[in-house]
Amino acid sequence: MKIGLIGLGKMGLNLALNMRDHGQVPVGFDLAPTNLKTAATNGIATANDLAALLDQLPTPRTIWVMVPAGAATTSVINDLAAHLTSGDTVLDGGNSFYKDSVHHGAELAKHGVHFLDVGTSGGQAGARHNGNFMVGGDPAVFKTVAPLFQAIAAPDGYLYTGPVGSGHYLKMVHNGIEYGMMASIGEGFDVLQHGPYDYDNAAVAKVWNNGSVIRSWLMELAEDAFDGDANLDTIKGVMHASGEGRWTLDTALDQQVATPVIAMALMMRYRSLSDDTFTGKVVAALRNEFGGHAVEHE
Ligand SMILES: O=C(CO)[C@H](O)[C@H](O)COP(=O)(O)O
Repeated sequence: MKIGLIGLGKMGLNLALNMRDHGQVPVGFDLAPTNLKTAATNGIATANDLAALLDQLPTPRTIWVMVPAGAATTSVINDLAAHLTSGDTVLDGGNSFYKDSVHHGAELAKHGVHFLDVGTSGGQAGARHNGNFMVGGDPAVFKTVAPLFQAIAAPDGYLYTGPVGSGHYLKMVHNGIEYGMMASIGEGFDVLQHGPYDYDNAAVAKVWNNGSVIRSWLMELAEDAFDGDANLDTIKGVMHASGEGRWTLDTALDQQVATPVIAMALMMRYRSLSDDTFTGKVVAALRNEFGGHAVEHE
């Protein structure tokens, strides 16, 4: 099918190439001229603005939005709401908060435009080959685009998840799990690093990837990272966060569901952003006050 693709960054370009390689016809648009140029160099048809993109699509039109979650996605959806007509379909493949997706779906519905919220997993590699997609929305609308997912997903790598919001809700929880799994892998290697034995991290990740209980894509990625930098000496342990872990935790707290692993993983990310903490200063000062215990000075 011919599909408009808004956002030709790290994920969007790979998705366009994946679509093209599997019999689909993407036409891309991006606000950044360099992204447009890179897409064109890679043989993807492009449009210089939204109107030109929509002109190139047969009606009813199908448009996949692949831009950063939050303000950027909302801005694109609002533009689309103003330009699309009844019967068109918008898919949001970004990491949008599911309540935003419910709102986007309702706004587009006012114009008769269908909306599917598509949780997209597998990183840049998955966007390029064998993607993973969790799709919420009207089941009849999903059916019309199911061949697209069949074409670009891994075998059994897409799922219709229920009404609008359910795709991104599922992706949010997926990312919460991702936080916990990565934190656990990181902590395990930290204990090895500080232990009495001189392990080769890449060799450990490799052996764990071959038959062990904890073999996984994340462990394969750890193997790749250690292969390139045996003790990760060239990078700092600063762990940024885009928001999905926090949304999972906020949601769990609302539901009074205990998710200590995800909570701690999120807090460790925040902790990693500071070299020192006021908490630490206060505890050190209190130990000093009551017990005369040593404090360290700047
Ligand atoms: O969706 C993803 C992987 O599944 C993204 O890479 C995600 O944005 C990473 O989140 P964070 O920056 O919070 O680690």
